Amino acid sequence: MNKLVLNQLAKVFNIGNQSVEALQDINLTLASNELAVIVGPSGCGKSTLLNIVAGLEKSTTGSAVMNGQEICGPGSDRGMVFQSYTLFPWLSVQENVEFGLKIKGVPDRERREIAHHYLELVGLRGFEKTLPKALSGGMKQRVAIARALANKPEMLLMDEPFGALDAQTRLVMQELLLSVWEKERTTILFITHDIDEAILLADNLYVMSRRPGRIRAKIKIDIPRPRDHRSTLSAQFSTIKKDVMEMLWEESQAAAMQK
Ligand SMILES: Nc1ncnc2c1ncn2[C@@H]1O[C@H](COP(=O)(O)OP(=O)(O)OP(=O)(O)O)[C@@H](O)[C@H]1O
Repeated sequence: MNKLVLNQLAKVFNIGNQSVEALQDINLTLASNELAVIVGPSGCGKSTLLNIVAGLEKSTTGSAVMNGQEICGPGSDRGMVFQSYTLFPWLSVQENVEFGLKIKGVPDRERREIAHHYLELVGLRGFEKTLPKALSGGMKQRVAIARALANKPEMLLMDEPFGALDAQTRLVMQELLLSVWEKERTTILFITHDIDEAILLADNLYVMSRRPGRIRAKIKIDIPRPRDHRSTLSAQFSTIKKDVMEMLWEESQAAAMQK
């Protein structure tokens, strides 16, 4: 069953008498439980695309349909995780995870149980009372993932969530996300600049062109699951990586000429 269908989506930003064509002819279908990853050169419209799915931006033409319904604003059926740490600094880890549930009116005890479940899932049991300032970047993103999942979203939208982390922590977080996704099977739309990360995670990998961003290629990644860091060492992985690198190199070169 299709969870998300983007049909002939285009976006033009108008600023004064200037217009920026950010997206053009975007067609993309995400099946239920799919983990789809988008890579593309800087400024090609990746965040714009994700924001349209989140309901934070409106497309200029075309449609974004989730579960058969046109997306016309933000909703708790979509959880977001961004690159920048978005935890409430004055709330403890547990309170951060419970935040959305409290707003929805979920009773205390049920909230606690849900928070415990997701903190366990992301390996943060024992840190319930800790404030965000005492956490490392990786731990903050674990909380952000637990908080997004606690609201039981039908789709998780992730915009460079590991972009601010060092290489080792990033790898740990990629494996964590894979194991969380294997258990929860939430549909995920994930944006990254990192080709290894994209191939390691994706069921389907979308390579975007330079701006106006179009889908240049859709690559089905059939590297066997469960995957972990060792999956990046296979010949199959290297072949896909070479193709994606070529495409991104071409697009980034052309994008640099545009500026
Ligand atoms: N609110 C806005 N108003 C005007 N222009 C915008 C707005 N948001 C994005 N743009 C422009 O749209 C284009 C696509 O931006 P976007 O942030 O979606 O790209 P991106 O692929 O996510 O970039 P990066 O990889 O560098 O984060 C850029 O030229 C950007 O300047």
